Amino acid sequence: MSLHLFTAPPLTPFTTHTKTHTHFQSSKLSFHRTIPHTSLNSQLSISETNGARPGLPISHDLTSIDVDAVTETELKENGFRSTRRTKLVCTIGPATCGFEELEALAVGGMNVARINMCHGTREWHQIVIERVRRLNHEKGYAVAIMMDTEGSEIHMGDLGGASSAKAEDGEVWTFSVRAFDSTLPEHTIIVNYDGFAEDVKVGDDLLVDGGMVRFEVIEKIGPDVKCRCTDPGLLLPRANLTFWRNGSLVRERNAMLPTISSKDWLDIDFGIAEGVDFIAISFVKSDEVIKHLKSYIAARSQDSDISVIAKIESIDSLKNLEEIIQASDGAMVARGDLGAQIPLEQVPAAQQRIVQVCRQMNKPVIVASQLLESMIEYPTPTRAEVADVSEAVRQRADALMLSGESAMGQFPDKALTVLRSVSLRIERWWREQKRYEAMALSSVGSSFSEKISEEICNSAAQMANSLGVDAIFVYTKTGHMASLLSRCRPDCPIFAFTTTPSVRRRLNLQWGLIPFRLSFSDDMETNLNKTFALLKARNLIKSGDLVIAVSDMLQSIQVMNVP
Ligand SMILES: Nc1ncnc2c1ncn2[C@@H]1O[C@H](COP(=O)(O)OP(=O)(O)O)[C@@H](O)[C@H]1O
Ligand SMILES: C=C(OP(=O)(O)O)C(=O)O
Ligand SMILES: [K+]
Ligand SMILES: [Mg+2]
Repeated sequence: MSLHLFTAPPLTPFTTHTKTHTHFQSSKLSFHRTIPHTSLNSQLSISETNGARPGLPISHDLTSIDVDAVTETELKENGFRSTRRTKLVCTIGPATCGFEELEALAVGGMNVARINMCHGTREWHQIVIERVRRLNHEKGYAVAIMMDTEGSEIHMGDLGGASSAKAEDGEVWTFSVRAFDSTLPEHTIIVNYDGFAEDVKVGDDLLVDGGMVRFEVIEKIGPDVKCRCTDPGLLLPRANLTFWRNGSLVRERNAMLPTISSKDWLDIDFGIAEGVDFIAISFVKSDEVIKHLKSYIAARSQDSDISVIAKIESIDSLKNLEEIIQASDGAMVARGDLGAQIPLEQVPAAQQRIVQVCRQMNKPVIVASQLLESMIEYPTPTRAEVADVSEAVRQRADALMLSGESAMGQFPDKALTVLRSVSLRIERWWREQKRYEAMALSSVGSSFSEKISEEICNSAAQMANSLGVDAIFVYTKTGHMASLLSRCRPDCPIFAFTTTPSVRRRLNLQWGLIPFRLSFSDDMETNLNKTFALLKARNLIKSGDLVIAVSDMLQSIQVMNVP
């Protein structure tokens, strides 16, 4: 393994280890330089629409490079330095499931579209997936798809078709596990958990959505539980239910329910068949379920290139946090349910801990729920919401997520714009102030070769900061080297070149990575020449830009000015 370290005037890096390729390469280079911009664009659409199954490596035109249309515009307009580092996830629901609405989100910076299997039918979700795919193919985006399982939580039924119901102070409502054939009787809520009536006790507090509405249990009659409303509010279909006794969450038999229900397994089969990029697992309790799911996926999808995201939203998941994150490909701080399971004032500390553990273990982390909750109804966020988003950006989480704001809110695009502009502003402010405390990163690699990759990335990131380079280039087949660089959170953006569209989509969840799809070889010199030519042809870089390049084939660091 060699470590190449050289600063050099334009083009000299290529002369240090050139032999047979020089001639071939320079002829290719001049070929590229004559390609007009428009023909590169048409190559982009050819390479993305060759009909191959999504998620599988497809043979691309060797002379093309694929980059997100929005990223390309941003890079051209604002230069590398001001690209957004924090990634954005949008939950897709009735407000955003149309092709045009999805496109508006992609234009607004959506990196990942999340579908929540708790709502809607598989057919509905399939149409959304298809539309996102079409958007990627036709318009050159690389929006990834995350499928989120329902999990075995206790929740209310569908409110008999109503979009919401108001519970007033003092009203008595019936929570029932009965199946109602026809219309629901007034003030009746169906509960999806059969053990509900047995597990609750008179005097328990029943919390809807972690306390948005509160009831007290006053009487049990067979399968029916009569409750009096003590905190009035709006009941939404399929809202989550928790019950509390003497100030603590009651975890009776429902704690024994499997993390992945039989319905979830069917949804997972659906996700695998559809080739989604991420599967997020709700209410993870231990690492076992994650390991089980990962081997299930590996056995069923040839590439096993679906990443498993552990949602941290229960007391158990906090207890077993390190093991769970170690076993997963990423995590979500699912503050909605977490805030219903632990006292609200403990949520910020839990968030900070989860974000830090993920960074240490090199797993992407998403901060989710209620980031801009008021924007479901209003076109501007509250000051407190902006402060909350800023804090997640300052913690350098990989991604921020919209839930109801994009799924069923009135201002999905405005909410996304707020996430985007707050991210950009806070990132820049902290870079300018040099306020980021250096985080001592412990080693994550197990083999010697992995440790070398890690050291290379740590050094490259440090060099990038002290030399003030414009960008780090990384050539990576699996994406691992790119994630190691992202973990260092360098001051400059990271251009991640990868050969497979599915790896490119998955890198879209990681902090600071700008993923490109590019066919490359084991010869760095050829790769660099090709990349410079292609990027220059699209005005994405210019002569003189200072770049550090690393690769997971050669395990090298090179510093150079773009020729
Ligand atoms: N596929 C869908 N179909 C209908 N409504 C949806 C869908 N996805 C999300 N929603 C709506 O958006 C709200 C917020 O989404 P999310 O946070 O993912 O779910 P939840 O509130 O169940 O945790 C949901 O409560 C629901 O009203
Ligand atoms: C993201 C969350 O999960 P869901 O929206 O599926 O309840 C959450 O609880 O914060
Ligand atoms: K869910
Ligand atoms: Mg949840």
